[in-house]
Amino acid sequence: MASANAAAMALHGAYRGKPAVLTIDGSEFCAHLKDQLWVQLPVKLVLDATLHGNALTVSMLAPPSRRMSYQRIISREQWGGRHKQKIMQTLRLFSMNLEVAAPDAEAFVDALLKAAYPRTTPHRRVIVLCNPQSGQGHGKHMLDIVVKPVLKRAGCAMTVIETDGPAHAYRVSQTLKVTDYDVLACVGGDGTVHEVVNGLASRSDVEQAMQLPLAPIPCGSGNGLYISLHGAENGFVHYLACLNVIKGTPHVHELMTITQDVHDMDANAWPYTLRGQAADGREYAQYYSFMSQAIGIMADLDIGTEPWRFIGDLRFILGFLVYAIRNRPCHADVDVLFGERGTVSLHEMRRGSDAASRSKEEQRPMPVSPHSLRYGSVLDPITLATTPYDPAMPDAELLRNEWMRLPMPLSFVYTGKVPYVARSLMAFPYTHPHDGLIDVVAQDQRVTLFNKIAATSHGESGRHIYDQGVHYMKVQALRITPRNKLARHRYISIDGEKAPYAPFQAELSELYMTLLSLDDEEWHAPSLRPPMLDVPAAH
Ligand SMILES: Nc1ncnc2c1ncn2[C@@H]1O[C@H](COP(=O)(O)OP(=O)(O)OP(=O)(O)O)[C@@H](O)[C@H]1O
Repeated sequence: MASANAAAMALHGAYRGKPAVLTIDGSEFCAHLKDQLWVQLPVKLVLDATLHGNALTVSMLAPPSRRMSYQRIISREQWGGRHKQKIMQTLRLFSMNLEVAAPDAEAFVDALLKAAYPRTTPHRRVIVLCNPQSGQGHGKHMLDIVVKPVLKRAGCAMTVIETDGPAHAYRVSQTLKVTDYDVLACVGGDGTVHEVVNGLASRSDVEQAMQLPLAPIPCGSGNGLYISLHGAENGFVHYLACLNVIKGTPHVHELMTITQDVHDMDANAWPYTLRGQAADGREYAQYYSFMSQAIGIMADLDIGTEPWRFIGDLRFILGFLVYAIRNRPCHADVDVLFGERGTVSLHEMRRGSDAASRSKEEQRPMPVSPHSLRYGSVLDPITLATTPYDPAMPDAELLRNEWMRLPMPLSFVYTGKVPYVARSLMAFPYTHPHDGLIDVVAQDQRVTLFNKIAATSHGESGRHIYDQGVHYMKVQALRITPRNKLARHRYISIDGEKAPYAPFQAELSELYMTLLSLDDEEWHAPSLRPPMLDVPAAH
């Protein structure tokens, strides 16, 4: 019989003929079997409760039962303590079936779902786009053994599409009926998310399409977006990623928009359809990037080590070592535009990042002209400031509305909008999902080989930004012009995908994508303790 008071509610029933009691007490769900504690969990791990006549099924994510014990327990102390992340990694799908008295059970199911979904609605309509080949077939495997069973148990209405090759996810996102779904889940790597974002962004109903919440389920080798959302320590916990699809709340994730000469685009490899005209009538292609752009070592290792995918994300560390030892300079002109809010002060950046971990911007109006470019396209001429960028310049001396060239020889330039680009590299520790700025990290080519190699030891913690010869800044736009477009084995990577090795311009777009995350934090901002505050980024 169900008994209710303000804090607790209980339902009595039977499990395989033995008496069982289910309780909801505040934020905790418990099940007792013959007076013994059987299940104890934060109620937010309950996925669904369904009643068919007298048969009640409760589905949840729970730790596996220990050998010699049938108990699945996460106490309040464990959930609130420092081992929470470890516990989360053990979660698996678990369902219990009980015999209950129907009238009491209905009220209990109601209360359980309300407690399990305090901010969202259960039984979401989910379209799953899966790259079955991502992570060398890992995508298909995870789709079948984790994603489908968990979403099914959570009562989600699922439409599953397995992509058959490049651009398939792009085309599906261009044509799907966005009002038919509550979430678009991307099973694959960052490349799949990149296609989806660009498919949605190139639609005529772009304002509505970009409000369809996206959730990554990591099956590639980098998975920067997923790691940035859930923390590196959670690794690639697919059950957690599914929980985000089922219960995550939306937030604004700003995009960067890229322009390249349309003649530089290979239509087969890069089939994106948005086009625009420069002031002199020449045509450019425009597309969006949610994570990063790179040239020099960082792009060479991202694209050049693709044949090493079988070693997982270790390829990024080994690749960096190999390319650092090769020590080839990045032959490109790099021009940045700081705008009103750009900064080179690590102190300012850190403040912004701290604020990001406290404030989650759930929604904002979509721009009226979504693809408009504030700083023109890559085909428009720019006027360079007569004073080049100097790493010793404080914020007050930056020329804010003129393009400044980085004068030093560089080994790489990496720009981005998420902290992690892979588990082993927190490239942009002070990034912020909605600060209207692009983070830029550039490494001086003159740094000693020893220092370059040593940087691999702390890329994971983000401390490379304090290394000698590393310039970290926030800008509103940048232009990168490779000096020799025909150079062999040189790459530009956009969101980890190979882009044409040709000039590109990136600016912070007013268009944003809607991402789901589980906490009130958009991502797990690092608690970096800098050696010194408010020093120029180079030192
Ligand atoms: N069925 C498929 N076969 C081969 N390639 C595909 C298929 N479906 C999609 N692709 C292409 O694979 C590219 C990379 O996909 P994705 O990023 O999802 O996986 P990954 O490359 O293994 O992961 P990561 O980028 O994190 O290393 C996508 O941009 C897409 O063009």
